[in-house]
Amino acid sequence: MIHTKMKPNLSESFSYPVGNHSRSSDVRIGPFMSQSGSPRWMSWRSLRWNSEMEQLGSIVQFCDRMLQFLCDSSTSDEFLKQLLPEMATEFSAQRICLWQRTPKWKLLTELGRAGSDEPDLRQFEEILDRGESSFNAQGTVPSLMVPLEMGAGNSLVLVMEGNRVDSSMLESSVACGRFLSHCLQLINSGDSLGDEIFQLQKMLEVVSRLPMIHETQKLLEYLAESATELVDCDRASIFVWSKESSEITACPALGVEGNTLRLPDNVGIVGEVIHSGRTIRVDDVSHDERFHGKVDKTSGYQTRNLLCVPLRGSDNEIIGAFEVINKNEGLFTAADEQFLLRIAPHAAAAIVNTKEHETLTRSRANLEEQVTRGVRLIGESPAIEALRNTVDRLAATDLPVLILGESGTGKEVVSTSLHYLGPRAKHPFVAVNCAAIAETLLESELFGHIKGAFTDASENRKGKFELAEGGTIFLDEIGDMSLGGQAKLLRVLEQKVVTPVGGSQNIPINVRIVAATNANLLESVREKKFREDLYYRLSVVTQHLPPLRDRPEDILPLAQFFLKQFSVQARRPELRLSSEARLRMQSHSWPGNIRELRNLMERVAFLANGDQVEAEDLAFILSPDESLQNEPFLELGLNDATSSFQREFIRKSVKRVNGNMSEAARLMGLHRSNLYRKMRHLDMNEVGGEQ
Ligand SMILES: Nc1ncnc2c1ncn2[C@@H]1O[C@H](COP(=O)(O)OP(=O)(O)OP(=O)(O)O)[C@@H](O)[C@H]1O
Repeated sequence: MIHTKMKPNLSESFSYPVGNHSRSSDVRIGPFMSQSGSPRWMSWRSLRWNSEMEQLGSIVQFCDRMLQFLCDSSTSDEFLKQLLPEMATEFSAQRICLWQRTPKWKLLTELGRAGSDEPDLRQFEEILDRGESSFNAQGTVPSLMVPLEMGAGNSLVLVMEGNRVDSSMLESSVACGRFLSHCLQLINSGDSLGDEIFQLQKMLEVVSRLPMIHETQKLLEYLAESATELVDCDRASIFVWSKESSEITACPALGVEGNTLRLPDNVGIVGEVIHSGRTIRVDDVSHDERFHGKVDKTSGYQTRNLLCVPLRGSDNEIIGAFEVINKNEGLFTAADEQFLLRIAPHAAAAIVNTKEHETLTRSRANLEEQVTRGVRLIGESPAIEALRNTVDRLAATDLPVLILGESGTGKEVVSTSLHYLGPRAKHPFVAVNCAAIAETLLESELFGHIKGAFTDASENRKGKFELAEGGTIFLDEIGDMSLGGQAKLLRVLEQKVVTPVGGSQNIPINVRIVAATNANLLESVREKKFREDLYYRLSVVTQHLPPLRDRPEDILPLAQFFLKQFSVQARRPELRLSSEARLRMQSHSWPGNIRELRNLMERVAFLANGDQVEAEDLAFILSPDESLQNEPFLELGLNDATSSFQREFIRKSVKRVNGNMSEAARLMGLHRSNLYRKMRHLDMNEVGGEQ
């Protein structure tokens, strides 16, 4: 009985001579048990073989070395590179080859010079079918052929050829073949684990890049490119499904114009994947009637095999499919399927995100365009013309601007124009009404606060200055800011940093400041209600907006502008003002300025009955008291009242355009000569105009 205490240590080498087992050797034979019966110990190293065991011993040693190579190699290539020369020596072979069936036969590796004989593939098949080794001396060179069962349909045949190869080696070749199969399986499982880890690492890399891609087209191309690399195939495509149009869009679609292909959603394997939600793997598309060959026909590409998995959105609804085509070696495997299924949710999420991002970017661009169009300063008066010029020039600068004017004169419109017509337009415009914020909250509102800074501060919050980063902050009603608030604001303007309430870190800011007030700020400075230093900081440029009553030329253009806007909202054809309505509008003093005019036009657009706005439509809106005051004609007869009104009207019109008679005539809708005729008729000799 042989007592072995330990398994053989693979790193130990034999004392037994290695090599060709036809060679006899200096085998030492000795007793294994002590005479006394006491336990004896024996190591692998001290094993001794008798001559009958010589052949077996040689095989065992060879297998032991095989194990050693296995331990030393990290890939099957490395392993075979070490093993084949040893095997050639062991079997006195001049050439060793390893053939693989995938299902076609392919030479996996070889050692030694190729002979003239073609490999007998039919015999390889038979060897695999029988699972038995074979010795063949019929060819030019005798050969041993050994089946290696690798599992998972992967079969190899080991061929050893050489003039000294003989049938007595058949047994040894069976034993070595079996051992080699196990070694290869072991190393392959290590290989595939390594492959899987490598693939997972690559997948992580791919997935981590996805959020950085914001264009759907680029994203799809990147996904396809990564997939072809990771599953080792020739092509990949992502199909995005539009349920509404029952269409699938494939991208990238090589050989197709624009790299994008549109198909009805009910065709082909992709159509089936989208509707069934199941993965489909096809090893030979020529035998699959679901395959839609039209695309191949048009592009000239030949699809052999494919794998297609569904792409699901956040609610698990199908949004498309991910397809890989033509595996580079062999067929798509279950591991490829697993991989594609693993990456699919990330791909789907990224597609949904980029689409949303694109929609948001588009609508933001639309909004920006609308806002930019909307901030147009309407008006034809010289004051507004000059203002438009100033705003255009100031918009390009970063100068602080202080806008003064009565309520409703357009101070905010000017400040938004300064922002949207300038280089900061792509950044935020943040308006703060300083009068509307309690003094205690002002600091936190403007500069933010950190969690726990005060009772209600349950979390960190950014202030308006930080929110406006890169853009413009509009400090409306600045005259109403407390002295404490003014001091803090001054510090921000001087140091260009904000410190959130409760925090100690200074946050640098890059914000343009535009302030506005309807108060007399200089008066406030004199009364020490407004800091002088802050006043000078804010008023590097001061812009005064005249009230609407001082620029009557703007009334009708503004009214028509608002009417157009609100007619669209009220879903009616653009309303026009009748001449009576125009007169009425022009005779009003507009204490609420443009805001009042705008509100009036809004109501009219929704309430007026006809296609044009009549004076009566305005009567109930314009104050009855004012209308009475503005009608001194009531004491006169109709003819006199009409003449009196016409005289007054002409006088005002001429005054409005500073005595320019041609302009006055145009405003009144008359030819210049008709205006003079009318004036003569009305006994008007002097109107202060240029004749
Ligand atoms: N020149 C203009 N062109 C077009 N719309 C204007 C113009 N001026 C003012 N408006 C419109 O009039 C309304 C009031 O303007 P805005 O809010 O800018 O006035 P404000 O001077 O800032 O008023 P407040 O001092 O009360 O805040 C807004 O709806 C604005 O769109």
